[in-house]
Amino acid sequence: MSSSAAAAPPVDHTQLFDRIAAAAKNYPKPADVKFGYGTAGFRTLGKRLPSVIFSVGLLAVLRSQRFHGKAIGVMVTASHNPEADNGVKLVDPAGEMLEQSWEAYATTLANCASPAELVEAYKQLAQQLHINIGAPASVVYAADTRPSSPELIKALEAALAAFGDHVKTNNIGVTTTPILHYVVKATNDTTGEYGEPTIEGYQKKTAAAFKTLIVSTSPGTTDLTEQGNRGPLKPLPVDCANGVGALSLADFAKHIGDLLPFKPLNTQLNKEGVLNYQCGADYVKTKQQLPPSVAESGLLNHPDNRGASFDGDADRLIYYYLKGGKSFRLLDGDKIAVLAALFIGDLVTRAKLTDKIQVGVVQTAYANGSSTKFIKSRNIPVTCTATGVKHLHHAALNYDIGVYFEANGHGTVLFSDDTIATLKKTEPESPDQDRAIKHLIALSELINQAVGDALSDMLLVEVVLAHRGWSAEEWDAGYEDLPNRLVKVEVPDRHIFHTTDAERKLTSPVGLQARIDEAVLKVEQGRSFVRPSGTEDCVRVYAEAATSSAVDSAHLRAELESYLAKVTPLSSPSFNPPVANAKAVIAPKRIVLLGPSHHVHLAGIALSPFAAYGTPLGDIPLDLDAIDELRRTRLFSEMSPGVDEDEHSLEMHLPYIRHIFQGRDDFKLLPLLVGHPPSDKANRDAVSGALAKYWADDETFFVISSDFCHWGTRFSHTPYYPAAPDPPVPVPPVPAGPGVANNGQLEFVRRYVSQTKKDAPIWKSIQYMDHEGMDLLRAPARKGAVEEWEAYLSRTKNTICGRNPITVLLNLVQYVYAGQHAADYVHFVFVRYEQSSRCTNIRDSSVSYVSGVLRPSP
Ligand SMILES: CC(=O)N[C@H]1[C@@H](OP(=O)(O)O)O[C@H](CO)[C@@H](O)[C@@H]1O
Repeated sequence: MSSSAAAAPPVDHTQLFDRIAAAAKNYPKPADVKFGYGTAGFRTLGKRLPSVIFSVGLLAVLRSQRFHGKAIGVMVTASHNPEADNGVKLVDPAGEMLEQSWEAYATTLANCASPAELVEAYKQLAQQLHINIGAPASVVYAADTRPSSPELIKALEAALAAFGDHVKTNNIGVTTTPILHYVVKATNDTTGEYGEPTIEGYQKKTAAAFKTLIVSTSPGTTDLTEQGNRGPLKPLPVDCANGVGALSLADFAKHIGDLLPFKPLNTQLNKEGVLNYQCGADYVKTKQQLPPSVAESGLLNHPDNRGASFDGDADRLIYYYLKGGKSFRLLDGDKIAVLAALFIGDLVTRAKLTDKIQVGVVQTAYANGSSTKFIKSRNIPVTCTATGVKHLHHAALNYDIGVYFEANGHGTVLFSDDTIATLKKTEPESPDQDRAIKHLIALSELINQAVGDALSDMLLVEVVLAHRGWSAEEWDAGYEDLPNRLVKVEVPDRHIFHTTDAERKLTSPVGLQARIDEAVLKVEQGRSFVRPSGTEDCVRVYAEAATSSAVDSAHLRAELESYLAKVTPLSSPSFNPPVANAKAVIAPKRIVLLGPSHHVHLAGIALSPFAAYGTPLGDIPLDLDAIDELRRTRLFSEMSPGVDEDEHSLEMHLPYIRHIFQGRDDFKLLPLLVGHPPSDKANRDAVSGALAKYWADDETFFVISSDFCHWGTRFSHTPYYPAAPDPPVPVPPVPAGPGVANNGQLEFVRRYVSQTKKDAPIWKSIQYMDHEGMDLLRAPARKGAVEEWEAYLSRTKNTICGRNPITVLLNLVQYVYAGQHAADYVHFVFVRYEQSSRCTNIRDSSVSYVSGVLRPSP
């Protein structure tokens, strides 16, 4: 669809504003959502996005006017995200990502709460940027295959339609992100040399370049003058992530015949829920395994075979193979960058142009240290930039030929205009030099010059393998990745994490970097960094080291530091590491750790058979004297080594304990595995009496291990309060509410049956039930506390794993304080309450988590 901008009448601004406001009414902004244009544009649930897309339409017009009517691209996609998500990105005239300073404008427009506010913000922006809103503009747009895309395209078109004829539009339909970038660049290319500005133009250009680089050896052809340059190539299985890449691959295949036979996998575009599901580049990279569908196809079983995965919009590419036909080997963005840079470097040498053309590689901090070392050892310069393709892209422009790839497989190779001119005007003095120059020119045409492109990157890889005569294993042989770990840590506010040095060092929270450095120094070839994500509400913790156990240790420390950072008032300018606080307040010599028995039926409490527990951060010695002392009372049983090893309720705490008391070798652990507490008072008192000695000791600290409610049919536990109010004493982050605890008035349904609109959502019912239990623990020394707790457990059957250790603690507190004046001062302070997800229907499940501190003095 396109319309001409010719002879556009002068625009009446008032009418334009009215039209925008009228159209915007159909796309109200969802309340309580704050949108942000991040590294990958806007990205969230597709159903939340219509208003955002509408505002992006307005911005695209302004951006085009800013460039005197050059075409601006709008791509509707959420790339590798799940199918329910969607997103939108703007593409600048040269086919690049939107310039960073405009991201804030996109965010401002997207967050306008009403049509009037939107028009006002739009007006102000145009004024501030001195843009004539009546000037002609041009917008090219496309979407991937997500079910929410057609609705979003309608919202975009509604915004563009408000401008009438002076905005030229070009909907290129359902296609990949890199093809949209290509079309934008080609549309704005006044020389006409870049290629036709259509999907077909892209395919033709790419296929022609590929054919130049791979000479067919079809019958009768004997021209094998190129070293290793042989076609047809071995069939290539391509996992299309059930996304739009399947379309462009099928299209491309038609242009190259049998030169490279593809075996497309995961090509279902009309089936619900399959996009990026258990397939695609992101799946392979993060899981480090074949997609199940690729494994089942058996196509990789031969050691010489290789496979490739695209992501949902085909801008990322990952390769892999099975070493010896068995063990999975990943060939990620780092491996692709190395392959491409070395090959192009060799071509530049053969073209005798090393004094004129510098090849360089651009990576992010996530590039494996081995790849960086390997590239540098080949005298190729390497630049490290912040995460996000736009940063890599701009840094790559500083080289004559800039190879950039993120480890996740997003990247390309940029040839500068001067380089192309140099190649075209160099007079070759030998056939080899001639071929090298021709191949470099063909590569510049094969590789998408606008953005990372799974299809053209895949062809680049195939060209290099063919020219080198390499199998995937030979490609892989260059260097071995250092073992590494990458995890997300959710924090209340990721914006307080600030970095420097291409995101490799934290400047705040103050003190955190020093602790990470300290951890890294202890391991060989260690490297670790923490940075806030630009696309998700989390910080990412990365570590690598010479061995897996060393990387576990470095990673765990960095991860624990980041976790701990979130429980401290980080916003305060003088951030005190919580660990330091913990040491200052408590310096116990003994930790008594009580955890529930998950795997064996146990009467009473069992003792450990071990002398120490190992953690990746160091060993924790057990308090053998105390264990012996308790053993002699004959009130305790024994854990077998297998039971002790299997029990995660104790194990989960060990790295934290070791970390908090790092550098301290003068403390010991007394682990106690708790089964059913004795039911008769005499026995309970006897156990409490045995433990009371440690309770009384100022240098002993008790830790009780437990989670809270496990709700869902998979736990056979679906209690429900249809009328659940807010908890009377809510624990953060539950917001304080007006609710009144009055259990008597609540209708308690043993099992969840159904929910009407008026009923409380399930998660709220769980929240209330958990808080009821927590309320009973707040004053554990009061008369009747144990009985009320047990009655609560028996009434609600709340699936609190650590209910028995909590009962042991209550018994102990009763034993020590009952009837004493000090009992008034013993109280639990709950610091945090969370649910793993918010259940709203019977198919959902969640686990609740509660943390609290028992203070035994005023
Ligand atoms: C570790 C990682 O993979 N980070 C990804 C991710 O960015 P974050 O800022 O880390 O959320 O999404 C970006 C956009 O897709 C991509 O460019 C980047 O590589």
